[in-house]
Amino acid sequence: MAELFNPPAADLPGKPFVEQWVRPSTTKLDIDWAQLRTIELSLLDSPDPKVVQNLVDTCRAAIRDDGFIFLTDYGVSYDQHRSVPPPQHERRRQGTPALEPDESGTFAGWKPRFGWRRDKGAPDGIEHYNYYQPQFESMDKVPTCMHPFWDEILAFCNYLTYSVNRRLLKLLSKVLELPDDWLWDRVQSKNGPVGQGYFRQAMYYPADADVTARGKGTRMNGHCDYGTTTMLFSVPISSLQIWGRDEKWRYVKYNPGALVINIGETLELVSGGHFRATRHRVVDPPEDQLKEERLSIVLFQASEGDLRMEPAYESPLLKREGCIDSQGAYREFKKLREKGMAIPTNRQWREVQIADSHHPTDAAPNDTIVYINGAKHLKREYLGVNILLPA
Ligand SMILES: O=C(O)CCC(=O)C(=O)O
Ligand SMILES: [Fe+2]
Repeated sequence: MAELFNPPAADLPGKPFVEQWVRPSTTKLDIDWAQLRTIELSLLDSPDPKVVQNLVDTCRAAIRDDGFIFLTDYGVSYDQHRSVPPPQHERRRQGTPALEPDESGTFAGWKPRFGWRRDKGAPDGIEHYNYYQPQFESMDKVPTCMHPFWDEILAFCNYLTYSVNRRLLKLLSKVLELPDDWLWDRVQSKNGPVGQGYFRQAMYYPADADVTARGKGTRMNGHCDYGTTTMLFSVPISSLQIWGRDEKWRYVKYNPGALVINIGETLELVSGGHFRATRHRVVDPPEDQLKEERLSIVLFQASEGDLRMEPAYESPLLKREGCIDSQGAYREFKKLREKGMAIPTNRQWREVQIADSHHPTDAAPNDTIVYINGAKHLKREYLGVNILLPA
């Protein structure tokens, strides 16, 4: 049995009192929700091989069809989830280094409510703090108001990476019929609590007139994440939408205490397209939640930066069924290989995209807008790879 999350106490001497997060009401409206499957992660430890096989089968279907799953019973209880030290809103400005998304190719630090670049941009109503490896190495890079809670944040990120994600990658390796630690050993980056990924505490403030005028209800354009797995804590404000195989956007429903997992582009490539890096976006919530603040806590797990990803050809699943020439990253990277061009390393791939970050509802400067069956898409190119995103 995997050990349960057992964080340092929140009431140790010297720690400021933090009120428990009060859960906003869920929407009462009747919405066309995405029908996601649930994976109860503790079942992976079952002594009964049939139970484990069932879990693998459910997981295979979920990541092939949806690219998103609800993960439950992963070792962090709902009450622990509610008391994760909060992002502290405006207080994070104190002693807080600025966001560095420009040349560095990372998003480390504090993002104000005005775009994603160092210069003040148009308002987007999204404030967040991103903790990368340098933040875990030097407290100078951590907002002073978060210092008293650092033991808890550290324990939380370590647990999510070294327990939850490791078990999840074991399950995904089983889907590929590879040895249990294949993805963990060969793909996942593992230095420190977040590897080459990052931990984000974000607040989406209710859209004001300026934000609405610009985004028209969209808060973050459709995109895929580029890492291995993204671990999002399910939140009551329903704003996350995923792009279904039927080419429709659907909201992800609140599932108290669950992690919403989505597959990043690296795993789409490694799995030869059997896993889907599903497009997703953030929009205004339903009418009855429009005035609520939306807290979003995410750990973006990353692949090892120096690797150039190839499909895991030794996977019996890939040998038997071949690679799936689906939409998304796999097809585009395959074209590069066919032209004899080197595919980018994982680091190049994520850094070129971060360096190009812009207002979350804008097209990037080099995007072309195209309509496919009447639906607006953004066409963009990075390092010779074409990307088509539903906007
Ligand atoms: O806040 C969310 O629910 C998702 C955000 C997201 O997709 C991202 O930052 O990549
Ligand atoms: Fe995302």
